[in-house]
Amino acid sequence: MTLVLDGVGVRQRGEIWLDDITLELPAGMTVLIGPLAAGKTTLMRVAAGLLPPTSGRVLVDGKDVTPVSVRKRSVAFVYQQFINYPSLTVYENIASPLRMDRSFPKKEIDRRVREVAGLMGIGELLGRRPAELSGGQQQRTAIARALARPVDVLLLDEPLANLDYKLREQLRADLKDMFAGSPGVVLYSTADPAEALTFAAPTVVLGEGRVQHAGDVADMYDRPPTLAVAATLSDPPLNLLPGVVRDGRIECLGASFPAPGAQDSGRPVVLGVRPHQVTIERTGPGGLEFPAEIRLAEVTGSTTFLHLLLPDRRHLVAQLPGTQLFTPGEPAVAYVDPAHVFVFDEAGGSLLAASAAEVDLHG
Ligand SMILES: Nc1ncnc2c1ncn2[C@@H]1O[C@H](COP(=O)(O)OP(=O)(O)OP(=O)(O)O)[C@@H](O)[C@H]1O
Repeated sequence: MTLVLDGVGVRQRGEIWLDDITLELPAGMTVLIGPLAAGKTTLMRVAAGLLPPTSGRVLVDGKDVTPVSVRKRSVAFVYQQFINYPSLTVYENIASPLRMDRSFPKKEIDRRVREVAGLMGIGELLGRRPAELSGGQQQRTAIARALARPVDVLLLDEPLANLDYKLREQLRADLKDMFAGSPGVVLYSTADPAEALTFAAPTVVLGEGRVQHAGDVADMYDRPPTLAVAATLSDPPLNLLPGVVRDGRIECLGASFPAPGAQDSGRPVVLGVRPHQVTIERTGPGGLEFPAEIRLAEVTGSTTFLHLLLPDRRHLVAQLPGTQLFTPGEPAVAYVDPAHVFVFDEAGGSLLAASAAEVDLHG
Protein backbone atom coordinates (compact mmCIF):
# COMPACT_ATOMS: atom_id res chain seq x y z
CA MET A 1 0.00 0.00 0.00
CA THR A 2 1.22 3.53 -0.75
CA LEU A 3 -0.20 6.99 -0.23
CA VAL A 4 1.07 9.69 -2.56
CA LEU A 5 0.47 13.40 -2.27
CA ASP A 6 1.36 14.83 -5.64
CA GLY A 7 1.85 18.61 -5.65
CA VAL A 8 -0.91 19.12 -3.09
CA GLY A 9 -1.78 22.72 -2.26
CA VAL A 10 -4.54 24.24 -0.14
CA ARG A 11 -5.37 27.93 -0.42
CA GLN A 12 -8.26 29.43 1.44
CA ARG A 13 -9.35 33.06 1.44
CA GLY A 14 -6.00 34.08 -0.06
CA GLU A 15 -4.01 32.21 2.64
CA ILE A 16 -1.70 29.32 1.82
CA TRP A 17 -2.37 26.44 4.23
CA LEU A 18 -0.40 23.86 2.23
CA ASP A 19 2.09 24.66 -0.49
CA ASP A 20 3.00 22.14 -3.18
CA ILE A 21 3.37 19.04 -0.98
CA THR A 22 4.82 16.01 -2.73
CA LEU A 23 5.29 12.92 -0.59
CA GLU A 24 5.26 9.20 -1.12
CA LEU A 25 4.35 7.26 2.01
CA PRO A 26 4.97 3.51 2.03
CA ALA A 27 3.11 0.89 4.09
CA GLY A 28 3.90 1.13 7.81
CA MET A 29 4.34 4.17 9.96
CA THR A 30 5.48 7.64 8.90
CA VAL A 31 5.73 10.47 11.43
CA LEU A 32 4.73 14.01 10.47
CA ILE A 33 6.29 16.56 12.79
CA GLY A 34 5.85 20.30 12.77
CA PRO A 35 5.28 23.26 15.06
CA LEU A 36 1.87 24.83 15.69
CA ALA A 37 0.06 25.86 12.49
CA ALA A 38 2.60 24.01 10.30
CA GLY A 39 -0.24 22.40 8.34
CA LYS A 40 -0.27 18.91 9.89
CA THR A 41 -4.04 18.72 10.39
CA THR A 42 -4.71 20.23 6.98
CA LEU A 43 -2.40 17.68 5.31
CA MET A 44 -4.14 14.83 7.13
CA ARG A 45 -7.60 16.13 6.23
CA VAL A 46 -6.55 16.24 2.58
CA ALA A 47 -5.05 12.75 2.81
CA ALA A 48 -8.31 11.46 4.34
CA GLY A 49 -10.57 13.10 1.76
CA LEU A 50 -12.12 15.44 4.35
CA LEU A 51 -10.77 18.55 2.60
CA PRO A 52 -10.39 18.77 -1.18
CA PRO A 53 -7.01 20.21 -2.18
CA THR A 54 -7.09 23.32 -4.36
CA SER A 55 -4.25 21.85 -6.43
CA GLY A 56 -2.56 18.48 -6.81
CA ARG A 57 -3.71 14.89 -6.40
CA VAL A 58 -3.95 12.18 -3.74
CA LEU A 59 -3.21 8.63 -4.87
CA VAL A 60 -3.71 5.41 -2.94
CA ASP A 61 -1.85 2.48 -4.42
CA GLY A 62 -1.44 4.42 -7.64
CA LYS A 63 -5.18 5.22 -7.95
CA ASP A 64 -6.22 8.87 -8.00
CA VAL A 65 -8.70 9.20 -5.10
CA THR A 66 -8.78 13.02 -5.02
CA PRO A 67 -12.46 13.27 -6.01
CA VAL A 68 -13.54 10.25 -3.90
CA SER A 69 -15.47 11.19 -0.76
CA VAL A 70 -14.17 10.09 2.65
CA ARG A 71 -17.12 7.70 3.06
CA LYS A 72 -16.06 5.74 0.02
CA ARG A 73 -12.41 5.54 1.07
CA SER A 74 -10.70 3.00 3.26
CA VAL A 75 -9.47 5.50 5.88
CA ALA A 76 -9.65 6.02 9.63
CA PHE A 77 -8.84 9.25 11.48
CA VAL A 78 -7.95 9.70 15.14
CA TYR A 79 -8.20 13.27 16.42
CA GLN A 80 -6.31 15.02 19.18
CA GLN A 81 -9.59 15.59 21.00
CA PHE A 82 -10.78 12.04 21.53
CA ILE A 83 -14.21 11.58 20.08
CA ASN A 84 -16.40 8.70 21.22
CA TYR A 85 -20.17 8.18 21.10
CA PRO A 86 -21.19 9.10 24.66
CA SER A 87 -24.30 6.91 24.72
CA LEU A 88 -22.54 3.76 23.51
CA THR A 89 -20.45 1.38 25.58
CA VAL A 90 -16.74 0.98 24.86
CA TYR A 91 -17.62 -2.28 23.07
CA GLU A 92 -20.18 -0.57 20.83
CA ASN A 93 -17.88 2.38 20.19
CA ILE A 94 -15.17 0.05 18.90
CA ALA A 95 -17.65 -2.09 16.99
CA SER A 96 -19.38 0.84 15.26
CA PRO A 97 -17.15 1.13 12.14
CA LEU A 98 -17.30 -2.65 11.70
CA ARG A 99 -21.11 -2.59 11.90
CA MET A 100 -21.31 0.30 9.43
CA ASP A 101 -19.10 -1.61 7.00
CA ARG A 102 -21.79 -4.36 6.85
CA SER A 103 -19.32 -6.93 5.56
CA PHE A 104 -18.32 -8.31 8.95
CA PRO A 105 -20.30 -11.21 10.48
CA LYS A 106 -21.30 -10.76 14.13
CA LYS A 107 -18.74 -13.31 15.34
CA GLU A 108 -15.93 -11.56 13.46
CA ILE A 109 -16.97 -8.20 14.91
CA ASP A 110 -16.84 -9.67 18.41
CA ARG A 111 -13.41 -11.20 17.78
CA ARG A 112 -11.97 -7.97 16.41
CA VAL A 113 -13.40 -5.77 19.16
CA ARG A 114 -11.94 -8.02 21.87
CA GLU A 115 -8.61 -8.33 20.11
CA VAL A 116 -8.07 -4.62 19.57
CA ALA A 117 -9.41 -3.74 23.05
CA GLY A 118 -6.91 -6.22 24.48
CA LEU A 119 -4.08 -4.65 22.50
CA MET A 120 -5.05 -1.20 23.77
CA GLY A 121 -5.34 -2.45 27.37
CA ILE A 122 -9.06 -1.72 27.72
CA GLY A 123 -10.33 -5.29 27.50
CA GLU A 124 -11.79 -5.02 31.00
CA LEU A 125 -13.73 -1.85 30.24
CA LEU A 126 -15.90 -2.97 27.34
CA GLY A 127 -19.16 -2.55 29.29
CA ARG A 128 -18.49 1.03 30.38
CA ARG A 129 -19.58 4.26 28.74
CA PRO A 130 -17.04 7.00 27.86
CA ALA A 131 -18.10 9.19 30.81
CA GLU A 132 -16.99 6.37 33.14
CA LEU A 133 -13.44 6.34 31.70
CA SER A 134 -10.30 8.37 32.34
CA GLY A 135 -8.97 10.60 29.54
CA GLY A 136 -6.35 8.02 28.64
CA GLN A 137 -8.91 5.23 28.52
CA GLN A 138 -11.17 7.39 26.31
CA GLN A 139 -8.33 8.01 23.88
CA ARG A 140 -7.48 4.30 23.90
CA THR A 141 -11.11 3.64 22.97
CA ALA A 142 -10.96 6.15 20.10
CA ILE A 143 -7.72 4.60 18.83
CA ALA A 144 -9.14 1.08 19.19
CA ARG A 145 -12.13 2.13 17.09
CA ALA A 146 -9.80 3.36 14.35
CA LEU A 147 -7.79 0.13 14.49
CA ALA A 148 -10.74 -2.32 14.58
CA ARG A 149 -11.49 -2.16 10.87
CA PRO A 150 -8.45 -2.75 8.66
CA VAL A 151 -7.97 0.32 6.49
CA ASP A 152 -5.61 1.35 3.71
CA VAL A 153 -4.81 4.67 5.36
CA LEU A 154 -4.80 5.34 9.11
CA LEU A 155 -4.31 8.97 10.13
CA LEU A 156 -3.55 9.90 13.74
CA ASP A 157 -3.47 13.63 14.40
CA GLU A 158 -1.49 14.33 17.60
CA PRO A 159 -3.44 11.54 19.31
CA LEU A 160 -1.48 11.67 22.58
CA ALA A 161 -1.19 15.46 22.93
CA ASN A 162 -3.92 15.75 25.55
CA LEU A 163 -2.75 12.91 27.74
CA ASP A 164 -0.51 13.07 30.78
CA TYR A 165 3.16 12.24 30.56
CA LYS A 166 3.03 8.66 31.86
CA LEU A 167 0.13 7.64 29.69
CA ARG A 168 1.78 9.19 26.69
CA GLU A 169 4.94 7.17 27.24
CA GLN A 170 2.97 3.94 27.66
CA LEU A 171 0.75 4.50 24.63
CA ARG A 172 3.70 5.51 22.47
CA ALA A 173 5.37 2.19 23.17
CA ASP A 174 2.12 0.28 22.52
CA LEU A 175 1.46 2.09 19.24
CA LYS A 176 5.03 1.64 18.03
CA ASP A 177 4.67 -2.13 18.45
CA MET A 178 1.22 -2.12 16.90
CA PHE A 179 2.19 -0.23 13.74
CA ALA A 180 5.41 -2.17 13.10
CA GLY A 181 4.82 -4.14 9.94
CA SER A 182 1.36 -2.66 9.33
CA PRO A 183 0.19 -3.49 5.76
CA GLY A 184 -1.61 -0.12 5.49
CA VAL A 185 -0.17 3.40 5.52
CA VAL A 186 -0.08 4.90 9.02
CA LEU A 187 0.57 8.64 9.22
CA TYR A 188 1.09 9.94 12.75
CA SER A 189 1.38 13.66 13.45
CA THR A 190 3.05 15.24 16.44
CA ALA A 191 4.64 18.49 17.56
CA ASP A 192 6.82 16.64 20.09
CA PRO A 193 10.41 15.80 19.04
CA ALA A 194 10.71 13.17 21.78
CA GLU A 195 7.73 11.38 20.29
CA ALA A 196 9.20 11.42 16.77
CA LEU A 197 12.56 10.19 18.07
CA THR A 198 10.92 7.40 20.09
CA PHE A 199 8.97 6.11 17.12
CA ALA A 200 12.17 6.14 15.04
CA ALA A 201 10.05 5.84 11.89
CA PRO A 202 10.57 7.65 8.58
CA THR A 203 9.81 11.27 9.41
CA VAL A 204 8.54 14.27 7.48
CA VAL A 205 9.20 17.73 8.92
CA LEU A 206 6.47 20.19 7.99
CA GLY A 207 6.73 23.96 8.46
CA GLU A 208 4.73 26.87 7.11
CA GLY A 209 2.69 24.53 4.93
CA ARG A 210 5.75 23.04 3.23
CA VAL A 211 7.84 19.90 3.54
CA GLN A 212 11.04 21.13 5.18
CA HIS A 213 12.79 17.78 5.08
CA ALA A 214 12.06 14.05 5.07
CA GLY A 215 14.22 11.13 6.15
CA ASP A 216 15.60 9.33 9.17
CA VAL A 217 14.71 11.24 12.32
CA ALA A 218 17.88 10.34 14.26
CA ASP A 219 20.03 11.58 11.35
CA MET A 220 17.99 14.78 11.19
CA TYR A 221 18.45 15.27 14.92
CA ASP A 222 22.23 14.78 14.72
CA ARG A 223 22.70 16.82 11.53
CA PRO A 224 19.67 19.06 11.04
CA PRO A 225 19.93 20.23 7.43
CA THR A 226 18.38 23.61 8.20
CA LEU A 227 17.64 25.88 11.11
CA ALA A 228 13.91 25.17 10.67
CA VAL A 229 14.46 21.40 11.03
CA ALA A 230 16.79 21.91 14.02
CA ALA A 231 14.22 24.12 15.71
CA THR A 232 11.38 21.65 15.07
CA LEU A 233 13.41 18.79 16.55
CA SER A 234 14.60 20.69 19.63
CA ASP A 235 12.64 20.70 22.85
CA PRO A 236 13.42 22.77 24.88
CA PRO A 237 14.03 25.28 22.06
CA LEU A 238 17.43 25.57 20.43
CA ASN A 239 19.57 28.49 21.70
CA LEU A 240 20.46 30.74 18.76
CA LEU A 241 23.48 33.04 18.93
CA PRO A 242 25.03 35.35 16.35
CA GLY A 243 28.53 34.43 15.18
CA VAL A 244 31.23 35.76 12.88
CA VAL A 245 33.93 33.70 11.17
CA ARG A 246 37.42 35.21 11.57
CA ASP A 247 40.90 33.74 10.97
CA GLY A 248 40.32 30.20 12.12
CA ARG A 249 37.96 31.14 14.94
CA ILE A 250 34.26 31.79 15.34
CA GLU A 251 33.47 34.83 17.45
CA CYS A 252 30.23 35.10 19.33
CA LEU A 253 29.15 37.86 21.72
CA GLY A 254 32.67 38.68 22.87
CA ALA A 255 33.69 35.01 23.22
CA SER A 256 35.26 32.80 20.57
CA PHE A 257 36.29 29.24 19.84
CA PRO A 258 38.77 27.69 17.43
CA ALA A 259 37.39 26.40 14.14
CA PRO A 260 40.45 25.74 11.95
CA GLY A 261 38.43 25.65 8.72
CA ALA A 262 36.83 29.04 9.43
CA GLN A 263 38.87 31.25 7.11
CA ASP A 264 36.08 33.17 5.36
CA SER A 265 36.72 36.30 7.38
CA GLY A 266 33.80 38.42 8.36
CA ARG A 267 31.11 35.97 7.29
CA PRO A 268 28.12 36.10 9.63
CA VAL A 269 26.73 32.78 10.84
CA VAL A 270 24.08 31.62 13.31
CA LEU A 271 25.16 29.24 16.06
CA GLY A 272 22.63 26.72 17.36
CA VAL A 273 23.20 25.08 20.74
CA ARG A 274 20.81 22.64 22.38
CA PRO A 275 20.15 23.55 26.02
CA HIS A 276 21.56 20.24 27.29
CA GLN A 277 24.90 21.19 25.70
CA VAL A 278 25.20 24.34 27.82
CA THR A 279 26.91 23.83 31.18
CA ILE A 280 27.95 26.05 34.02
CA GLU A 281 30.97 23.93 34.84
CA ARG A 282 33.98 24.43 32.66
CA THR A 283 34.28 21.38 30.41
CA GLY A 284 37.73 22.01 28.99
CA PRO A 285 39.81 24.64 27.25
CA GLY A 286 38.82 26.14 23.91
CA GLY A 287 35.09 26.46 24.49
CA LEU A 288 32.77 29.42 24.43
CA GLU A 289 32.56 31.14 27.79
CA PHE A 290 29.83 33.66 28.52
CA PRO A 291 29.62 35.69 31.69
CA ALA A 292 25.92 35.79 32.45
CA GLU A 293 23.31 36.70 35.03
CA ILE A 294 20.95 34.09 36.44
CA ARG A 295 17.34 35.00 35.69
CA LEU A 296 15.35 31.94 36.62
CA ALA A 297 15.80 28.27 37.49
CA GLU A 298 12.89 25.96 36.65
CA VAL A 299 13.17 22.64 38.45
CA THR A 300 11.19 19.74 37.02
CA GLY A 301 12.66 17.01 39.24
CA SER A 302 15.01 15.22 36.88
CA THR A 303 16.11 18.44 35.18
CA THR A 304 16.78 22.08 35.98
CA PHE A 305 16.25 24.67 33.24
CA LEU A 306 18.53 27.58 33.98
CA HIS A 307 17.66 30.80 32.17
CA LEU A 308 20.68 33.06 31.77
CA LEU A 309 20.97 36.62 30.55
CA LEU A 310 24.02 37.25 28.37
CA PRO A 311 25.83 40.61 28.14
CA ASP A 312 23.85 41.67 25.03
CA ARG A 313 20.55 40.98 26.93
CA ARG A 314 20.13 37.78 24.92
CA HIS A 315 18.72 34.74 26.75
CA LEU A 316 20.50 31.41 26.95
CA VAL A 317 18.89 28.32 28.45
CA ALA A 318 20.94 25.54 30.04
CA GLN A 319 19.35 22.18 30.75
CA LEU A 320 21.16 20.79 33.79
CA PRO A 321 20.76 17.35 35.36
CA GLY A 322 18.86 16.93 38.63
CA THR A 323 17.62 19.55 41.04
CA GLN A 324 19.98 22.49 41.21
CA LEU A 325 19.26 25.65 43.15
CA PHE A 326 20.28 29.10 41.94
CA THR A 327 19.63 32.62 43.10
CA PRO A 328 18.21 34.99 40.47
CA GLY A 329 20.40 38.04 39.91
CA GLU A 330 23.65 36.24 40.77
CA PRO A 331 26.45 35.98 38.20
CA ALA A 332 27.35 32.70 36.49
CA VAL A 333 29.50 31.60 33.59
CA ALA A 334 27.95 29.51 30.80
CA TYR A 335 30.19 27.14 28.82
CA VAL A 336 29.53 25.67 25.40
CA ASP A 337 31.72 22.92 23.96
CA PRO A 338 32.46 23.77 20.30
CA ALA A 339 32.07 20.09 19.44
CA HIS A 340 28.34 20.58 20.02
CA VAL A 341 27.69 23.79 18.12
CA PHE A 342 25.66 23.77 14.92
CA VAL A 343 26.82 26.44 12.50
CA PHE A 344 24.11 27.71 10.15
CA ASP A 345 24.31 30.02 7.18
CA GLU A 346 22.90 33.34 8.37
CA ALA A 347 21.23 34.10 5.06
CA GLY A 348 19.61 30.79 4.10
CA GLY A 349 19.47 28.90 7.40
CA SER A 350 21.19 25.81 5.94
CA LEU A 351 23.61 23.79 8.06
CA LEU A 352 27.26 24.62 7.40
CA ALA A 353 28.77 22.40 10.09
CA ALA A 354 27.60 20.21 12.96
CA SER A 355 30.66 21.03 15.11
CA ALA A 356 33.59 23.46 15.15
CA ALA A 357 35.93 20.82 13.76
CA GLU A 358 33.75 20.44 10.66
CA VAL A 359 33.65 24.11 9.70
CA ASP A 360 34.96 24.58 6.20
CA LEU A 361 34.53 28.22 5.18
CA HIS A 362 37.23 29.62 2.96
CA GLY A 363 36.74 32.70 0.90
N1 LIG B 1 -10.51 25.79 9.62
C1 LIG B 1 -9.55 26.71 9.52
N2 LIG B 1 -9.83 28.03 9.62
C2 LIG B 1 -8.87 28.98 9.50
N3 LIG B 1 -7.56 28.69 9.29
C3 LIG B 1 -7.22 27.40 9.21
C4 LIG B 1 -8.18 26.34 9.34
N4 LIG B 1 -7.55 25.16 9.19
C5 LIG B 1 -6.24 25.48 9.01
N5 LIG B 1 -6.05 26.80 9.01
C6 LIG B 1 -4.78 27.50 8.79
O1 LIG B 1 -3.91 26.66 8.07
C7 LIG B 1 -2.61 26.62 8.63
C8 LIG B 1 -2.27 25.22 9.05
O2 LIG B 1 -3.08 24.83 10.15
P1 LIG B 1 -3.14 23.33 10.69
O3 LIG B 1 -4.24 23.25 11.71
O4 LIG B 1 -3.20 22.40 9.55
O5 LIG B 1 -1.71 23.22 11.40
P2 LIG B 1 -1.21 22.15 12.45
O6 LIG B 1 0.21 21.87 12.08
O7 LIG B 1 -2.13 20.98 12.53
O8 LIG B 1 -1.23 22.98 13.78
P3 LIG B 1 -1.58 22.53 15.29
O9 LIG B 1 -0.41 21.70 15.76
O10 LIG B 1 -1.65 23.86 15.93
O11 LIG B 1 -2.86 21.77 15.26
C9 LIG B 1 -2.61 27.62 9.77
O12 LIG B 1 -2.09 28.83 9.29
C10 LIG B 1 -4.08 27.77 10.11
O13 LIG B 1 -4.34 29.08 10.56
